[in-house]
Amino acid sequence: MSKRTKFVAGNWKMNGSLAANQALIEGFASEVQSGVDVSVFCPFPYLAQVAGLVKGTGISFGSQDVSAKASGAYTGEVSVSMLKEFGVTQTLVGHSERRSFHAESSEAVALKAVAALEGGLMPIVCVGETLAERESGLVESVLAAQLDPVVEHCSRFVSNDTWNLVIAYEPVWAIGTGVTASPEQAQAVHAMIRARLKAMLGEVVAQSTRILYGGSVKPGNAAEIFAKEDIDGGLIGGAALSSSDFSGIIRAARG
Ligand SMILES: O=C(CO)COP(=O)(O)O
Repeated sequence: MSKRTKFVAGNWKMNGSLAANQALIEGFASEVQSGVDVSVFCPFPYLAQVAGLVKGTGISFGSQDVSAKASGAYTGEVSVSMLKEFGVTQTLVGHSERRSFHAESSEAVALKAVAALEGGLMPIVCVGETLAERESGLVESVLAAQLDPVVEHCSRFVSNDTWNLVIAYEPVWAIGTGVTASPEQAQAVHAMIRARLKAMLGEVVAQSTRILYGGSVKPGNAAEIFAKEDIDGGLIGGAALSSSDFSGIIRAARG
């Protein structure tokens, strides 16, 4: 079974400026070497700039959201084909901030993942429970409800026992709070997700799918989180805005 390549993805959220983006990417680009995949997810207006900044660095880049629709009267939305014109190869879908502030359902998220896959973009599908759900013992059922529509709609894109799709487990209570899931807590959920993928898609697909952890990952805790068997890297928020922090996290993933 081929080993999954570690993946460090920076989600800039609604942060950045032309000047800050340039300094940020120039500040960590030298850390990007073989053995780890590195991507940044910038706000839409900066895609063209970031495309230029990452050229020749080995860094991939993408958007933080995408429309499930191809074109038409959908004010404010951005289609897969528009993203591809700017060289985008990946997109986040279903981040908890989209689910909570924009009422995105798991079905809607799954259809965004379908649109991405249909157009040849790799979706990173974000899932995760709230603190109240965790405290009520609902982690498994919440994750199943988020994951199952994705698998149901996207399984047709499995080819040769693999698919161009990444899952990010981001417990809502750990996002931007400074409280991170312990490596053991995160590993337990990642194993649960992989078991569900196995039940629905088979062992080989489950083993080839990368599952990232997100939520208050910092240079100081990244190595022990990434060392866990089913944790294939991280989706980084706050620490992705500092080139030194992001560099430290990339180094932790390189091992
Ligand atoms: O939401 C996240 C990445 O998508 C995680 O954010 P923080 O790393 O700031 O907790």
